[in-house]
This record gives sequence, C-alpha cells and structure tokens, in this order.
Amino acid sequence: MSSDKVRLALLGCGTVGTEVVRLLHEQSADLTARIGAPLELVGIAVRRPGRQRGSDIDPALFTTDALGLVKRDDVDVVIEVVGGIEPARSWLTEALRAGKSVVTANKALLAEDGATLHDAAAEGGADLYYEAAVAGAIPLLRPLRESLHGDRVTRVTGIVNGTTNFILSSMDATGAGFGEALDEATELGYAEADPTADVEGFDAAAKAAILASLAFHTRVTAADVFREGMTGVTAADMASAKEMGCTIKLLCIAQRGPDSAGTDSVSVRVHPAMIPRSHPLAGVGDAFNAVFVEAEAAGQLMFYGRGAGGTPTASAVLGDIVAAARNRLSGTRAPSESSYAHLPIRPIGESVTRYHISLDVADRQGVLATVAGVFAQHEVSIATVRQSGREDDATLVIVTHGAPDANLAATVEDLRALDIVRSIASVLRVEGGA
Ligand SMILES: NC(=O)C1=CN([C@@H]2O[C@H](COP(=O)(O)OP(=O)(O)OC[C@H]3O[C@@H](n4cnc5c(N)ncnc54)[C@H](OP(=O)(O)O)[C@@H]3O)[C@@H](O)[C@H]2O)C=CC1
Ligand SMILES: N[C@@H](CC=O)C(=O)O
Repeated sequence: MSSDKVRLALLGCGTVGTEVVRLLHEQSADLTARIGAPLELVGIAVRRPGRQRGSDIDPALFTTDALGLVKRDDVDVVIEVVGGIEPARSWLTEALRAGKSVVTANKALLAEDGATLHDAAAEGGADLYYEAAVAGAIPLLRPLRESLHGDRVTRVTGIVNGTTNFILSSMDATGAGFGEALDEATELGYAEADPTADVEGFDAAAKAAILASLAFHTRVTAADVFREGMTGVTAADMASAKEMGCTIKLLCIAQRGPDSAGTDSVSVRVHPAMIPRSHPLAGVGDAFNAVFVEAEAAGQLMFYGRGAGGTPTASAVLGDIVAAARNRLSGTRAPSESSYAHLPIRPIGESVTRYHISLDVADRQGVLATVAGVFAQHEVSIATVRQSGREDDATLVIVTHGAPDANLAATVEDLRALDIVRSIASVLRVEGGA
C-alpha cells in the first residue's frame, strides 16, 4: 500500500452500497482529515452495471467481476454489501488471506460460517470489521468486542429486526392483525417483497448468533439458535398482552449460565414474547432496534437506534472503513476476536421461562381442575388463571411461573389430547419482570 492513499473496492451497490458511495463522496474532506490520508474508491462490483443507482457515480468504476476486483494489487480495503453465503465467502476469504482489510454487513455469512472468515483474517494478518451486520447504525459490536472485554457479560436481550418491530408496534397501537400490519410495513418500504427472513426470525437468529459469539467469547452459529417466527402472533394475543400490562416483541435472548448438570453454557433463542410495558424494550417502537446488555460489573446497558435502512447502515460501514484505513496506515490491526471459551449450547428444553397459554374449552364442571392437573403433572406451576365466556364457548388464559421449555411442551401436548380442550389458541413466552 502506498501511504498517500487508502484504496477501496466496493462489492454491491444496492440499498446500503449506494449510501456508502454517497457518504464517501460527501464526507471526503472530513474522512481524509480523520484518517490522515484520502480514501479512493477504485471499483464497484454489481450484477447489473447499467442500472440507475440514483447517485452520480463514475460509470467507469462498475464491473461484474467481483473476484477480479478483490484480487487487484492496488486494493487495500474490500467492502462487501452484497449479502448471502456464496460467492461472498469466497471473495472475502480471498481478500483476507491476501492481507486486505474487510468491512462487511453480511450477517448471514458471519452467522453461518464466521469461523472461516476469522481464520482467513488470522492467516492473512488482516482486519475483519462488521459493525453494520447487527443493529445497523447502533454502535454495539465494538462495545462488546472492546469496551466490555474486562467484564463478564451474562445476558443480551434485544430487538434486532426493524421490520418485525414495526409490525408488532403497529399491531399494538392499532389492534390490527399480523397480515394487515405486514401490508402496511410493505407499503412503507420496511418489509421486503419476500419478508420470510424477517417474520420467521432468520434475520434475528443470525444477529443473535453474532451477538452471543462476541458477548461470551465462544463460537455460536445460526444453527445453534432456537428460532420461532412471529407470524402466529394474533390481534387477540396482543389484546391479552395489553390486559396484562404487557406488549409483544420479537426478542433475541442470549444467556450464559450453568446447564442442568451445572456446566457453564450458553442458550440463544429468538421468539416472540410478552414483556411488561415497564421493561426498557417495551417502548422501542416503529422500526427501531434496541439491545439490553447485562454484565457482572457494568450492570445494565442499553443500546438504541436505527437498525436498518441504507443511510444508518452505511454509517456503521463508514466507521469500520475509517478504523481499517487508520490501521493500515499505522501498520496495526484491530483487536482480535476471542473465541477461547468453547461453551456448549444449552438445549431449548432447558430454558426456563414464564408462559401465557390461551385455551378454548368447554365450560363443564371440573374443567379447571382437569386443566390444572395437567400442569401439575408436568411440574409447571400456575401463577394466574382467567376465564371468559360460558358453556361451549369459554376461554381460559393461564400464566405460569418460570418452567423449563420441555415441561411446558409436554403440558401443551397433554392439554391438546383432552376432549374438553377444543383448541390451544396460543402459547407465548413471557419475559422480563417478576
Ligand atoms: N438494507 C438494510 O437495511 C441492511 C442490510 N444489511 C446487509 O447489507 C448487505 C447488503 O444489503 P442491501 O444493500 O439491502 O442489499 P441490496 O439487495 O439492495 O444490494 C445488493 C447489491 O449486491 C449486488 N450483487 C448481488 N449479487 C452480486 C454478484 N453476484 N456480484 C456482484 N454484485 C452482486 C447487487 O447488484 P445489482 O444492484 O446490480 O443488482 C446490489 O448492488 C446484506 O448483507 C444485508 O444483510 C445489514 C443491515 C441493514
Ligand atoms: N431486514 C432487516 C434489515 C436489517 O438488518 C430488518 O428489518 O431489521
């Protein structure tokens, strides 16, 4: 690298990439002053080079040959904002092994096979930065990776998907059902044409794996994360949550602690849950993200902001570019990521949570005793019971004390088999509060 410039290759120029280019142009003088040398964008790889990008980018920069661009000798920093596993993994391992710094927003790749990227970075003595991969603009990974390294993080609870938070906030505010709220999110440009990754929790699970890996110094992949989407949350569930002084959020929860045999382990899960309105995450509305970190010495910390969108995400990418460029000029490297702990993953069956169960029952004599008996049989303690309706049209809403997921699953299975239980309308976890 010549010390007069830091040369950048950009892979992808869509929602995030276009904003990265705009900010690089608009903030060029400030960035030069902060880094100590100018940044030069030497090429942009895309699929369709002729496409209108909505900003005045020199057309000569575009190429469809991403690998060729990565391999260019004059490239110092590779910025990947394409997404997906392949070919992104091949491009980035090639760059890192060759000693080029990498900045990526690719949560799917980091969660599925982060180890390959970290190994390639170690092999090439190169920097791998990915602040934008979780919670967009919110500075979160650097605090976990650096500021909290003297502490022991015990739990991370977050709203890390903007689309689903918009949908659930709208259901809460208007009483709308899931479909109606999703249509609104699509109209306003929050939800993608195919919202599966968001509403089924895949996006949040990838982010949860990255957060857990950093928080607990261990390797967690997307496959280790228990995942349940939020498509089953109904207007009735939201109304029930309101009656309890709660709302419903799609949460990612990563916890460190002993498993049933007393071994230090981690559990990572993504699912909708009721939380009390007094919980710090309950007030996080619209498409905002927030992450609540609990550490032994620091106590409780809250990170809040915009978790998606081209400009907020580009802010995090630019921060990483500055860090990588400074390191190259000074011949230093980012603090390496520690994954020394090798903690086992605790199965979901051992997760202890409170539950809210809504049953449609025939209101015959003894129904309550029969239902309560099933809970007792599986050692699930009942905290409250509420009945509404009469005769063949009654609803029982039961809230439990904390119980292992496996016990609750067995309870629900046995309840389903009772002829007085016509249907189980919903089973939702309850998090936060006493
Ligand atoms: N959008 C957001 O709010 C956030 C996104 N991210 C992450 O950022 C990354 C980018 O997301 P986003 O900008 O929304 O995605 P887009 O789909 O808007 O853009 C993807 C870009 O990649 C290009 N591309 C796709 N395949 C290839 C290929 N084989 N070779 C070269 N270029 C290719 C596309 O080219 P073309 O334009 O020609 O089609 C496009 O420019 C993803 O990893 C995403 O998860 C992270 C946080 C938030
Ligand atoms: N689809 C994601 C985008 C950012 O990661 C979201 O809605 O949060």
